[in-house]
Formats: sequence, C-alpha cells, structure tokens
Amino acid sequence: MSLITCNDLTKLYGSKTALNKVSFEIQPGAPIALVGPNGAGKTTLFNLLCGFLKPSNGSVRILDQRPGERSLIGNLAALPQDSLLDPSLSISAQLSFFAQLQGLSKAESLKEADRVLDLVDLRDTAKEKPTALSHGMGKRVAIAQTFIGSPKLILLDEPTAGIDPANAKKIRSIVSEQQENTNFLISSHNLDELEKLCDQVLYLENGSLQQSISLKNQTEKNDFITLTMEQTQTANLVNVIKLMNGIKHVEHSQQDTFIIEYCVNEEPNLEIRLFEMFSQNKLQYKSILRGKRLEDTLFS
Ligand SMILES: Nc1ncnc2c1ncn2[C@@H]1O[C@H](COP(=O)(O)OP(=O)(O)OP(=O)(O)O)[C@@H](O)[C@H]1O
Repeated sequence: MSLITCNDLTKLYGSKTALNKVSFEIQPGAPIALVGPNGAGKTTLFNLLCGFLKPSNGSVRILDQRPGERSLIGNLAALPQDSLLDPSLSISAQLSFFAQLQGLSKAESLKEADRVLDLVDLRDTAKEKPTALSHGMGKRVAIAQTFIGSPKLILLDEPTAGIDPANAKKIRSIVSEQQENTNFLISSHNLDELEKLCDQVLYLENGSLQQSISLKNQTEKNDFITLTMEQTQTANLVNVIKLMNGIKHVEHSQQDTFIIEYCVNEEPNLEIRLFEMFSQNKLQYKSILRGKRLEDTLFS
C-alpha cells in the first residue's frame, strides 16, 4: 500500500497556480518532511490530501483512496496549521466527541480520550477547559486529537510553529514515540527539527516539487561531514582538506562552514584525521557533525 500518490497534481486559485504538476509517491515508514518557503503550496497540498480542496488537474490518492472517501475516516487524521479547541468544552469532552464521530460509544470514547491524552502526557488536563492551557499544551491536545482511532496516517501542518522550546521538544518526542504506530507527514520551517525526525524530505517551491531527498541514505552511508570553523581561520582550508585521504569533494557552503564528502572505506576515521590536521595547523573548530545538514542539502 502506498501512503500518498500524487500525479501531476495541480491547484489553481483563479489565475494563481498554487501547485504545479506535483508528482511523488511515498511509502509507509519513518516520518516524511514537507518543506518550502512561505507560499510554496504546503497548506494547499495538505488541504488536497484531506479532501478539503479538489485538484484543478492531476490526481491524488491517499492510502489508495480518493481524499474525502468515507473509508478514510479513522485512518487519516490531520492537524491544520490554525487548529482551535472549543473554549466552552472540557478537553475530555471534546476529544470524546471526536471519538464518537468515529463511531465509538460514549464509554469507549471517554477511554479513548484518556488514552490519547496519555500519549501526549496531558492526562491531568482532561477536566480542564482549553483556556486553562498554555498555547503549547493546547497544541499537544490538538495532536492528541489526531491520535483518536489510531489512524494509519497523520498530517501535521507546522506542529511546533510559535511553540516554546520545551513544548516543541515534547511534540518532537511524541512524534518520535508514535512513529512505530503510525505514519506522519510533517510540514515545518524548522529544518533542524525535521532532520531529527524524518527520513525523507519533499521540498516545494513556487508550487513545484523541487527535490525529494532521502536523509536515511545519507546518514547510513556516513559519507558527509559538516565542519564549522572559527570564522577567521577558513582561508585555504578547502585545499588543505582536499589533500586528505578519501576526500571526494569539499564545499565551502557558508562563511565558516564546510561540507565534506568522503569515502568511508578509504578513510573510516576522517574526524580523527581532521583533529590532527587542526592541531598541526593550529586551527580551531566550532563543531564537526556527521552527515550533511538538511539546510545545506536543500540550499546548496
Ligand atoms: N484561498 C486562496 N485564494 C487565493 N490564493 C491562495 C489561497 N490559498 C493560498 N493561496 C496562494 O497559493 C499559494 C500557496 O499557498 P499555501 O498557503 O499553500 O502556501 P504554504 O507553503 O502553506 O505557505 P506558508 O508556509 O506561508 O503557510 C500562495 O501564493 C498563496 O497566496
């Protein structure tokens, strides 16, 4: 079963092309990231996947169904960017209401509300009204809502936007814990966060799919190192690194940052060789990271 298949998916708003012939297929597995600048078409894509919008052209299948099909109820869940909780109902009442919409009895729905609140570590808030929660806690409740009925696929549109670091971290760990039980497609502007959570990245720009990158292959091969130096010490460093054993390519990606591509079989201990070279040349580094950062992958 494919999770999502889009073929030449196109969406026009009047004369504005929000999505232009987007084609991709994604399979079940680790969370998938959807990245792109403001106005790239991410929310439009989410809305098409949920069946809130109809394509102008092309086709989309989600869990092998047409978006909006009844059979997707309980199998597909989405957290819209601006999701709101009902301020007049307790957290438990609104979660159990959504569980009843999926066909659960009143008693079952209350248990389901407790279960999903446990998953986001907010069982204590069951009797509270949303106004008693912080913005970050409210977002976690909204994420709990997507877990109702244990769907096969959950779409999260900017789940950590505007959230304080502690709650954002909590949300990342919730996604990480739940990825064994469900599949996630996550849109975010936080590339570091996506890099930690996702194996595959879809990059949209101006309504077109520009790149589909597998991060897993990169880290499994371990054939990149991202090196950040003290800014004053970068002159001629590219040439020095290029002379080292096993180096395939060195890119001076930003003022103080170098992306080093190397052959692991030829030089399995490149970090140690780099430390030796820094010591010989009296150079100071800020950080050495295994892998190529998503930011550099997308924008190099
Ligand atoms: N209802 C609409 N009517 C007209 N144009 C729209 C409508 N919704 C979105 N657009 C336009 O379509 C393009 C894609 O918008 P969309 O909201 O999908 O982008 P996005 O990637 O989600 O942006 P952001 O990161 O800012 O949320 C933008 O140029 C936007 O102005």
